Amino acid sequence: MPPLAPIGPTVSASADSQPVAKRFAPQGPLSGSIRVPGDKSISHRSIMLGALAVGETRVTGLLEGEDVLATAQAMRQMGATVERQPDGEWVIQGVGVGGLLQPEAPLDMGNSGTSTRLLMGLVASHAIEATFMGDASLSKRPMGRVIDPLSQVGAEFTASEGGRLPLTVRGICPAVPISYRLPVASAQVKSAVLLAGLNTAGTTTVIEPVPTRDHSERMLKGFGADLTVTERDGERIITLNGPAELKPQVIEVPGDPSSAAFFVVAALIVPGSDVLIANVGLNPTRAGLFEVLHKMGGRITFLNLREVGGEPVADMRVQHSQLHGIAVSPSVAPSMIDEFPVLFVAAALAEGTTTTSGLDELRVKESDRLTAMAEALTLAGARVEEQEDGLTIHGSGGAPLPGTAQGAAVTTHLDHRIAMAMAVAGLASADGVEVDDVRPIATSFPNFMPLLESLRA
Ligand SMILES: O=C(O)C1=C[C@@H](OP(=O)(O)O)[C@@H](O)[C@H](O)C1
Ligand SMILES: C=C(OP(=O)(O)O)C(=O)O
Repeated sequence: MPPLAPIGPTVSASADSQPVAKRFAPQGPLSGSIRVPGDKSISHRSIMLGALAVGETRVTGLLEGEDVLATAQAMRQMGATVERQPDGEWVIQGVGVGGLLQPEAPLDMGNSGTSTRLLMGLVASHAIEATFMGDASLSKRPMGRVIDPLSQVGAEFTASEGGRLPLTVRGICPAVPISYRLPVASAQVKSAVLLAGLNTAGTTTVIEPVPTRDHSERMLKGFGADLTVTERDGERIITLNGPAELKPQVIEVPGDPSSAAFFVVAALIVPGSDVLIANVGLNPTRAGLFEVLHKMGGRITFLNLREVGGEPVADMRVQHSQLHGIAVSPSVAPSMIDEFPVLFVAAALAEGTTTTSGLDELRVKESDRLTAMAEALTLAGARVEEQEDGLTIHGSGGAPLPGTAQGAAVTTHLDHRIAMAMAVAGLASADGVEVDDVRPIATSFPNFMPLLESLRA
């Protein structure tokens, strides 16, 4: 990695508002039917690839969370037109691969790691310079994992200490096609390299020892890129021949399984619940949580299996169940990487002990999700032991957790998934759980609270 020089102060995207605390208390069974918002990963990529196609891409079901809106704003700053129609459809006029313009102001990525890392990949192979900044949480997250391969492509970086934001990328054209073996299981790193490959002549190769979510591969092919995926000795080898010419698409974004996860666990742990969640994306690289919950005894039924936007989708019926603890295999981690906070809540209500391991990546998400969840669940009265790479949770056997004492609140550390996971824990507690700040929920799931209320009505 090249030497990294500090460049200016950290900008906090959330600095302009105060934390909003909320107590989540039990209120009887959850029942009814809901539809969760569009998949965050697919929404980001719809905007990015639409902005690189020549012509008009139309997207329905786009997640209108802060993270995706940060991607939309960045693509506008680099020349694309990205507009929401009054009926909720999004229309993107792309500039074509190679056509990104140099942004005049820094790109504010807010809380979004996906926006940052994927856009760094795009900028890397264009002859433009862009500065990326983000909130206090994003500014602590490691960017060296994308700086390394993108430096091999020929881009140059000036980053804050430790390879963090704010940082500036100086892209290069022509860029060098690289072959890169992922040192961490990360769809963001894989996607950054592939996106850099779009405006690079020659073959860009990514070797994935452990498969991660494959939305980039599916969508790049859908947009007409020359991309192939092969498997050899258990590894996935993805090759992209550039430069690519992307054709505009009409995209329907399926519901986000990572958002559905909160309601799935809530229905499983709140006695008497029976909930239908419509239109949930079930891409196998994303559906690990549902497999694990099945093994724990969760009554989850998939109805009306179909395909939406090239992704498997189903409606899910979830009924209250007495869960039992299990040893969660580390091999399932990449397919449920964002779902561990809420799995830990399910485990806290199960009978017996749940063990998890191989979860080092959770320490570099919006917060250190192992420590944050160990502390939050302990404050709510659960029995949790923290290890270097996982948590061990001794379940209550279905008895409500005590909840947080008056005057005590769990700390979310600007992490939407900690806030929502602990909100769910509150529903299965005796006295409720006080969450110190619910603002971060808007990054991925702006209507989480109204949907929750609708199931409690
Ligand atoms: O590519 C993506 O859209 C994402 C990849 C995952 O991150 P990593 O690549 O860091 O595992 C995940 O945690 C994030 O929410 C979205
Ligand atoms: C890790 C997450 O997102 P990102 O990396 O895009 O901030 C998440 O949504 O849980």
